[in-house]
Amino acid sequence: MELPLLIGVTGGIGSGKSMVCRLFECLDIPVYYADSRAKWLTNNDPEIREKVVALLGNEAYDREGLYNTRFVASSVFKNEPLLKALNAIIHPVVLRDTKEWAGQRTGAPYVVKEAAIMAKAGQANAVDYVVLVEAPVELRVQRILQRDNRTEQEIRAIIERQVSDESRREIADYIVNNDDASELIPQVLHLHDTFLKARSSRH
Ligand SMILES: CC(C)(COP(=O)(O)OP(=O)(O)OC[C@H]1O[C@@H](n2cnc3c(N)ncnc32)[C@H](O)[C@@H]1O)[C@@H](O)C(=O)NCCC(=O)NCCS
Ligand SMILES: Nc1ncnc2c1ncn2[C@@H]1O[C@H](COP(=O)(O)OP(=O)(O)OP(=O)(O)O)[C@@H](O)[C@H]1O
Repeated sequence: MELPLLIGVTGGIGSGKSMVCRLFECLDIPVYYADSRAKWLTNNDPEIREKVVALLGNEAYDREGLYNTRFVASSVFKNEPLLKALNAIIHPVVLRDTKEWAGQRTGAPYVVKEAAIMAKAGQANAVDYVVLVEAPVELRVQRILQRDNRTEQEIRAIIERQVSDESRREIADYIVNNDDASELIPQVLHLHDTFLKARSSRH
């Protein structure tokens, strides 16, 4: 069975990945939100749960047994080795899950995966093209201060743990500029056209 063309949308915290993905959804393109799916899997996959508790202790889940993201964020976003170890538990499961999800959407012209961490296009299990959403760091910090219940210090700690925009550019096939001066909709419509054409040239 041939999987649909898979487009990765990535970018740093507050760059506007989800905003761009919502626009793809408006065009009837299915979107896999890796961050939220990873949390769902961390709540529901017993193997992940066992490994996360072994790594971070019982506090990783609250009294109701739910993934305690507040505790985990405060542990891993200031500790690179812990973050890497957490990634190593969750990411293989998310990759498998993405493939399964894409396999169930063969009727779509292409599908999109939104993720903070993205492997280069063309690698085993990875996406066909990478779209990078960019915005100036200060604007991202302001957006997240408004959106989330996080301090500026917490936001900057996340930015420090994430890869830089320069490294993201090395894997990007397309860049969406989401600063205050650029319009998102025309950029997404242009990408939509490009991916529809890429899909028809595959057949
Ligand atoms: C650390 C956790 C508990 C924080 O949850 P919380 O709800 O507080 O924050 P949220 O998920 O919105 O993440 C905050 C920001 O960090 C980014 N982010 C999330 N995980 C990672 C990571 N492993 N590395 C770098 N950035 C990350 C998000 O994209 C977002 O920009 C949670 O993100 C998590 O379990 N991450 C590990 C799983 C993962 O890697 N998910 C990313 C895609 S598979
Ligand atoms: N062009 C824009 N104009 C105004 N607000 C925007 C714009 N782009 C994004 N935002 C707002 O900024 C915040 C961050 O955007 P969004 O959630 O899409 O970022 P993200 O990259 O998905 O972040 P995260 O990595 O935390 O998931 C949201 O509240 C969103 O509504």
